[in-house]
Amino acid sequence: MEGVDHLAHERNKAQFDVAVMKAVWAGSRDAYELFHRFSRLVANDPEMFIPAIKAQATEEQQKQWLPLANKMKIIGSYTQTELGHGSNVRGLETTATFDPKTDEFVLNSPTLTATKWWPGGLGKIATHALAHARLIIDDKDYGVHGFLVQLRSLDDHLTLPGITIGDIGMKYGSGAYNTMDNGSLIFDHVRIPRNQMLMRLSQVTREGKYVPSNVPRQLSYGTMVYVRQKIVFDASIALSRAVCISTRYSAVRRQFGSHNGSPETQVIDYKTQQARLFPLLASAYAIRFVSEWLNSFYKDLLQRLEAKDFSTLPEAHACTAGLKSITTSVAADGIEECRKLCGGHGYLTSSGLPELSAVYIPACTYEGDNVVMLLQVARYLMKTISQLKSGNKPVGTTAYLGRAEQLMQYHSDVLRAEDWLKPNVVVEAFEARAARMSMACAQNLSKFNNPEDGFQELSADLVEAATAHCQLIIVSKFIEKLQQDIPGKGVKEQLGVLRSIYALFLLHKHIGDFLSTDCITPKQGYLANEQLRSLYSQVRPNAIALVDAFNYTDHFLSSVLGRYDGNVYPKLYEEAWKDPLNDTSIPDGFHEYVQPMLKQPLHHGRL
Ligand SMILES: CCCCC/C=C\C/C=C\C/C=C\C=C\C(=O)SCCNC(=O)CCNC(=O)[C@H](O)C(C)(C)COP(=O)(O)OP(=O)(O)OC[C@H]1O[C@@H](n2cnc3c(N)ncnc32)[C@H](O)[C@@H]1OP(=O)(O)O
Ligand SMILES: Cc1cc2nc3c(=O)[nH]c(=O)nc-3n(C[C@H](O)[C@H](O)[C@H](O)COP(=O)(O)OP(=O)(O)OC[C@H]3O[C@@H](n4cnc5c(N)ncnc54)[C@H](O)[C@@H]3O)c2cc1C
Repeated sequence: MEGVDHLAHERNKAQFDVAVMKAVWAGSRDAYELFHRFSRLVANDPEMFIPAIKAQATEEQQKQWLPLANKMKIIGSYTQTELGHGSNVRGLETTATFDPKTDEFVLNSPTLTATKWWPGGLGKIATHALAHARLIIDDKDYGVHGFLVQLRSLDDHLTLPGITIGDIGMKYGSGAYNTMDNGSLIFDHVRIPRNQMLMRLSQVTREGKYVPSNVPRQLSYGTMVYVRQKIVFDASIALSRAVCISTRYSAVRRQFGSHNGSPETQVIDYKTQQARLFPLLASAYAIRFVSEWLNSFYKDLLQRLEAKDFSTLPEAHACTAGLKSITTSVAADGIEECRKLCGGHGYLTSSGLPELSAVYIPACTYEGDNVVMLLQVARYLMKTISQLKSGNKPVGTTAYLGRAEQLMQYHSDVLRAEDWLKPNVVVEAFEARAARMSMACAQNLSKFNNPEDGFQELSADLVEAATAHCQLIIVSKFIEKLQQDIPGKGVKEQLGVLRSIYALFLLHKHIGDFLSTDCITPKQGYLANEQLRSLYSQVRPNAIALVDAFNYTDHFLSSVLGRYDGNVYPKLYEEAWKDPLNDTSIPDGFHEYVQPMLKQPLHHGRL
């Protein structure tokens, strides 16, 4: 019935101040809507083209180009990936050859695989590209640099001479990512003035002399680092949207369990449903908190870079790459699990989940393939361990590796299930697991004469060690978040339950790591699972309130299953009836194709 809150009985169970918990999620909806609304209109303008100009252009170049981009006088595309190379940026083939006679760069796509491929907005709408190309001077290759190239006339939007542009075609499913014109671009000896090479980091003089960067060359990757930390925030929103839908629907849906005419059981009360749903609820909160930490760490990096302090750049790269990888994988898999948690109706477009999944899952690929990103983390961990011998004391997110010797002797002293509720007990177990996995990789690497060969051979183990390291970061930041003052009746307690669910769910899921590294005993692993089940019972009465705290409107969720009022069945039916297929009783083509078959005479009882 309209106007009735079918979930009121659930909301009345809340044991904490929902209004305060909403503060945790403040800003989610508008940031997400802004990005996804805006970026569908104009490439990745707010996310990549403008940040890249800020990161790689001189002050003078910024003065020239940023006002145009900010006022939408030009529409830019971050044009890096090619048909043949995406992950391997140093393998890009597009060339930018300096012509001293005319003081220009000539951009060219020497091979088919040099075709720019995927850049958002490139296909139809972008007027300019921030094109990444190999800088060539006097036949010498100086590697990949950024160049601003006009692609289309600002008068009639037609492509300029030497520029061949197209859209790369439909993408995964009918998802909303098809509103993004990811494009292809071939340069055929396109000339641009020398001052359109972004020269903040390195320069080319009028005489054609290359002036290398006096800062780490990786700063040219800065836009990717910037977006990766934003993607972690994005992951918390995408996952929380799916969890909100599936939690509300799980409280509405009843199936089996009726006795003597009693209502059937709410599926949210099945332990299997809780064991699948509540870790995702906890993960949404965990990713939210680690994204807050990562954003503050990134802002600190920017301040340091301003002061030419590059000390935290390697850690910032490892954290943004690793957390981007872990959180997008959790969110993408979690959205799919939320679809399954809603049974058949989760597969309806009106559930909002197929669309959310189709739009979200490329996050595991763009801005750095998730495995390639974890290998970057592994590289950083192995380097950190290799420097221990020289007395280098790791700090920050690798500080625990400075206690590797001690952690190698660690054994959990958990005796009772409730011991797993102690933050220090959890952190020690996660630190020991991560340290032992990394140390084991380092030990095995040392057996190889060629470290690169070893790295390749052990890359699957290295990815697992990197995963353990990143999960330790997320668990630690959740714990640190709760060490802050958090107002509101019951809020901190509820977040404590979610923190324990997040950590113990990971421990249970990766129990093989904890046992094979001898950090815990099978009995202690059993006790962790016992405690997990008890935690699910504690979170159950607060589940609806915890997803209400996301503060998503029905419009934002665009899901019949996730409606605030839980009035699902009438709305499911109403929504289905909007489908054009239901405009007529007899389907198109019936008379031409089906009816003749039905009218065919039977021959000896057979058609
Ligand atoms: C609500 C808000 C919404 C937020 C937004 C959400 C989503 C929307 C955003 C985007 C989606 C739409 C568009 C997508 C755009 C794109 O995908 S743009 C293209 C992205 N492409 C990539 O990410 C490519 C990935 N590849 C790389 O980054 C590099 O090729 C790679 C790092 C893998 C290798 O680089 P390479 O130069 O070969 O380095 P090495 O592996 O040899 O390492 C050398 C040393 O450099 C260090 N290093 C590498 N990268 C960085 C870095 N970025 N910063 C700092 N340092 C770096 C590396 O650790 C090595 O150091 P040591 O020598 O070991 O000390
Ligand atoms: C929706 C979407 C939007 C995008 N938007 C843009 C954009 O605006 N601008 C832009 O420039 N690009 C964009 N991209 C491209 C994107 O950045 C690349 O696709 C991404 O970086 C992955 O690179 P790749 O395609 O070369 O994957 P590959 O690296 O070819 O991955 C293929 C497989 O190889 C594996 N692999 C690769 N290297 C290694 C290794 N060293 N060790 C182990 N395994 C490895 C990967 O793990 C993966 O399993 C977009 C992509 C998508 C899907």
